Amino acid sequence: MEKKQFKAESKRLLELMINSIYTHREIFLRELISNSSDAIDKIYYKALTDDSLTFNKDDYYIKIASDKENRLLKIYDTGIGMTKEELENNLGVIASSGSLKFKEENEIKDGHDIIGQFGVGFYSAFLVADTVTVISKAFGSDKAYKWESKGVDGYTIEECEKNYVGTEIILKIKENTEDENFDKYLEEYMLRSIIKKYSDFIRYPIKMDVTTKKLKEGSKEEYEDYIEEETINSMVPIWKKNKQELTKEDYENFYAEKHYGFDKPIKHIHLSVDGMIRYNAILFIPEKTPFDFYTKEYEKGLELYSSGVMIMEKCSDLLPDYFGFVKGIVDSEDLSLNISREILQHDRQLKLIAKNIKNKIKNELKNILKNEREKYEEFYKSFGRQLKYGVYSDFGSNKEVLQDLLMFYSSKEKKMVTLDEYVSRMPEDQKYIYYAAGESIERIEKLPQTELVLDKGYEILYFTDDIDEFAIRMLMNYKGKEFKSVSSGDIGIDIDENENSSSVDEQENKELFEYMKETLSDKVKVVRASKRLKNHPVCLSNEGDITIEMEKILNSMPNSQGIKADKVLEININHDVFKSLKNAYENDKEKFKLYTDLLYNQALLIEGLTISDPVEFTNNICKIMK
Ligand SMILES: Nc1ncnc2c1ncn2[C@@H]1O[C@H](COP(=O)(O)OP(=O)(O)OP(=O)(O)O)[C@@H](O)[C@H]1O
Repeated sequence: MEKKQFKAESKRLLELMINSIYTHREIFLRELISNSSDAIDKIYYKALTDDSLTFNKDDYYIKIASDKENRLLKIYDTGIGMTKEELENNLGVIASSGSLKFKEENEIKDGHDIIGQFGVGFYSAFLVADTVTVISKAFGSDKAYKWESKGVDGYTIEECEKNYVGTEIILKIKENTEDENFDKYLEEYMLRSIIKKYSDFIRYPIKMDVTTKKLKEGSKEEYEDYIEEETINSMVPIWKKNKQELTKEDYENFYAEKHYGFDKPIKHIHLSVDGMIRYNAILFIPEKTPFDFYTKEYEKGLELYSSGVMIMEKCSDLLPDYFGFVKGIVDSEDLSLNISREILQHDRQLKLIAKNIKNKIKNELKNILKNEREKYEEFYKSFGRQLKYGVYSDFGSNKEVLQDLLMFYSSKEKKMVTLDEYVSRMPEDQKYIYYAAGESIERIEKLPQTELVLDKGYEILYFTDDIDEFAIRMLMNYKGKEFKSVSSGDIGIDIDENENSSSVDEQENKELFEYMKETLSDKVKVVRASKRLKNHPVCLSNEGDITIEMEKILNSMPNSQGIKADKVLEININHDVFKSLKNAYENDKEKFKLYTDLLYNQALLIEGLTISDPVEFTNNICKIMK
């Protein structure tokens, strides 16, 4: 028998193919199954135009059979088959796609979209096989042919016997090597899992003989192996089904089957878009944070299918980081894929889908916030932080999308509120949106700095996440109202009745404060009489952009550069403690220094900052207790 050579370019391409196009060997099965599915589709199209042919769906299937003893893996189909010429043209010339030609010649309707287009997928068989044999009988022909190849060497074609129309691909699976276990491609569990992973939604049944254990006839405890033909794939993907026919449980089951999470999703979004780009998608908003969600290890992304075939397990381009918690799948026939089907060649379509999806998620979250407040608060507990990261990152470019989805705890309502709710009930004379940052709600509630703002009857938002202040800085304002920390030097509240007296006090105590500042040296920028304190003797505030809370966060990060807030030590001159301080200033400078140190350290403790010498601090307390 004459051995034919692959064309020169084809030879090089074949080597390239086998070694570099595909990153996972297991995709060979996806490629061969897709070819079989295409071959059946072609019969389906023939039947549309040929009255003598009726397409009875039950007659069309793909079958996978493994023969471990002889290391053979067979893939049969009852598709259109290939003539001798087609075997030569399609399998003898790499990068020649009979399927693409067929698509061009026939009008493709009904979403029966043929998968093949590059004319290379078939050769992925050599990723796992030494020899590939194809036995095929074409529709309308009475002769069958056998094509065989051991890879780059070339191939042979000869006539052979075959009873039914269709194609049989026989792979002689490679022997194991040190690095690679090829035996697994003959194992039932492996084949099943590859089929499920990539080809679950191929429209035709993919059958396999599976071994199950069954009670022996007449016995109550003895089992025997029993072989049964099973259809492995689910065929119709849930996202192609009619929404009206699906129940909440159907979506929840799909979520569980796909291992999207152990929780139940709080919402699903089922999309069938038929516009500039066609796609189907099912998206889930989970309820609970995956254990690794806020770590580097977490990979965001949606599963991407093209015409029912899985292309990518996690397509990260489909989701912005701030919606990285969303799970689900997207299936589109309109994607331009590259040869390996692994990377998308032109991402224009993908970008369009991503944009669309982003808007859908945003709107759905807004709906939940509006109509199912409790549910939204649950969601926000898990993923609110991610939304705030979204506001902060990319130089705030996504703040418009996200600002209405934010919530903070309110001093007034004692629950989470939105910025819109806050602004809508601001009294007319209130200029700013006030916030207080701290470790927890309980701690913030005790902060002396909140006293004046609360006394004015203004609402304060509590920032307990480390990202909060940073996100708000990016946001700058909401509906024209600026944000203001209750600890900032200028709090923006006019205290008319005390205005004059406090500046008199300031003047009167000028030297005392200067001496305090001297004692504390560069630990504080200035010491002054407080306008905001009512019941507490002392507190810290800041001047400039960096607040004390921000200083804490920045310094807890690796490679922190020791950034410091410009701290102001504020003293309540109406407090009894101040009288003692003044007394000490006039009569006992040593005592005055001791009091200054104690007051400063108290202010640090109130802020949740560490004091540099706790032993000295306790010794100082002991001194005054004596
Ligand atoms: N099981 C089959 N039945 C009938 N024709 C087949 C079969 N397998 C392959 N072919 C023919 O061989 C051609 C080449 O197959 P190959 O898998 O290399 O490329 P493709 O499917 O066209 O494109 P892609 O590289 O995108 O998968 C196909 O276009 C098809 O015409």
